[in-house]
Amino acid sequence: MEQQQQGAAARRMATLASHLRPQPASSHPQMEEVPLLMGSNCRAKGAAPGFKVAILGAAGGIGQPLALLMKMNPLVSVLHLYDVVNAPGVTADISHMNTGAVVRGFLGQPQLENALTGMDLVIIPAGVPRKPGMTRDDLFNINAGIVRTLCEGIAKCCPKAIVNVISNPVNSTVPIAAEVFKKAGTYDPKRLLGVTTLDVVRANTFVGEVLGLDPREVNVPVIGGHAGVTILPLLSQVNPACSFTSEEVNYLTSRIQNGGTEVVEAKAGAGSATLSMAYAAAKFADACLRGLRGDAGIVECSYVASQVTELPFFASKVRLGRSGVEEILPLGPLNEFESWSGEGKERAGPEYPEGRLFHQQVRRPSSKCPTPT
Ligand SMILES: NC(=O)c1ccc[n+]([C@@H]2O[C@H](COP(=O)([O-])OP(=O)(O)OC[C@H]3O[C@@H](n4cnc5c(N)ncnc54)[C@H](O)[C@@H]3O)[C@@H](O)[C@H]2O)c1
Ligand SMILES: O=C(O)C[C@H](O)C(=O)O
Repeated sequence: MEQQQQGAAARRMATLASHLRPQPASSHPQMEEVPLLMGSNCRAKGAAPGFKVAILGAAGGIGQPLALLMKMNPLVSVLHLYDVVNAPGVTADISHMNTGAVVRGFLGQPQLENALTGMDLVIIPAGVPRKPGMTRDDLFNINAGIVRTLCEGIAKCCPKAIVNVISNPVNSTVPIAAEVFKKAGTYDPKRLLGVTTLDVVRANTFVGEVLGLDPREVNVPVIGGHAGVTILPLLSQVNPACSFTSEEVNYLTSRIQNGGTEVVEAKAGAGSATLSMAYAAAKFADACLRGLRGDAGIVECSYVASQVTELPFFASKVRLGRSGVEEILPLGPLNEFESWSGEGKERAGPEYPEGRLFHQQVRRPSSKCPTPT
């Protein structure tokens, strides 16, 4: 009897210790000696039933605060934190939070498949951020390869997962992800979503400031893409209904389109938006999870495969549900300032073997904004 109790106690200790160690154990020899310490055995008592979420790039500037926010989300029962560096430290840290989600860490490419297996939602902030003077397209060469590798893992290990792509340039990384999934035979356009929520978050904040309203009460649809002039806030459709002078429209449009650059310049070489982005990504992920749960009326803006314009991918309001994007909502009436010109079509391209339209830009001739960034 005493022996049995000791055995049970030893197992409990091993389970607790496993929270701190990613699997498999190549860099943690003690885990190889004691198979019980595998992360897959680890489950905190009291963990609620819920969704399994993976963050790829979890040790980064966005990844860490996003991991914190997802650990606080009551809809999440399992949180997998994957990165090519520092995953064990972030996992140990986050795992001490007394919220319901069980946290497991995964370090490096050999652990990618374990990180992804069984996931309902995969969020991808992996990739390099901008420095002052760079455009988002300058990140393409590095980030395209990162997103491609991660999506190959998703296609293999959790092909039904909803995928939220944050890595820039979103206008290109989303089409790349689509091509990877097509090649693997797993592509479902309803499940692949580019995260443009930060544009909406910024628009709500700046419009709230101009109108003297609580930004939480403001809702500005932002359509198009996620780079410079492809970011188009629909100021004619702000909720609550309001009107702006043309000076206000110019100021707000430009501020929203250049919000990313404003942060990149303020950080002076130390990266781009991370904290506001983590907030936005957590908000969007929560909406996806509520959709998966079957909640009604979940509407967010997102960059998705779309037929609302002639462009193959486009950000607009989408209704989220059990299968991801259940409906792409019409753009609604656009005023002259907001209408798309034919110039956008001319600027779409060039085409590449993967990723289709890497440099999609939709430009309004009247725009006073600088070159897309
Ligand atoms: N969609 C948006 O609105 C939005 C907003 C802000 C930033 N971003 C983009 O998000 C990306 C990340 O920004 P950040 O500030 O967190 O950068 P960061 O450099 O702080 O973090 C990136 C993380 O990705 C990890 N990483 C690199 N290669 C990886 C791989 N192959 N697999 C897994 N992880 C890998 C790095 O180790 C690092 O921890 C950038 O591309 C940035 O431009 C997008
Ligand atoms: O601007 C960037 O490079 C990061 C991100 O896309 C943003 O909008 O903040």
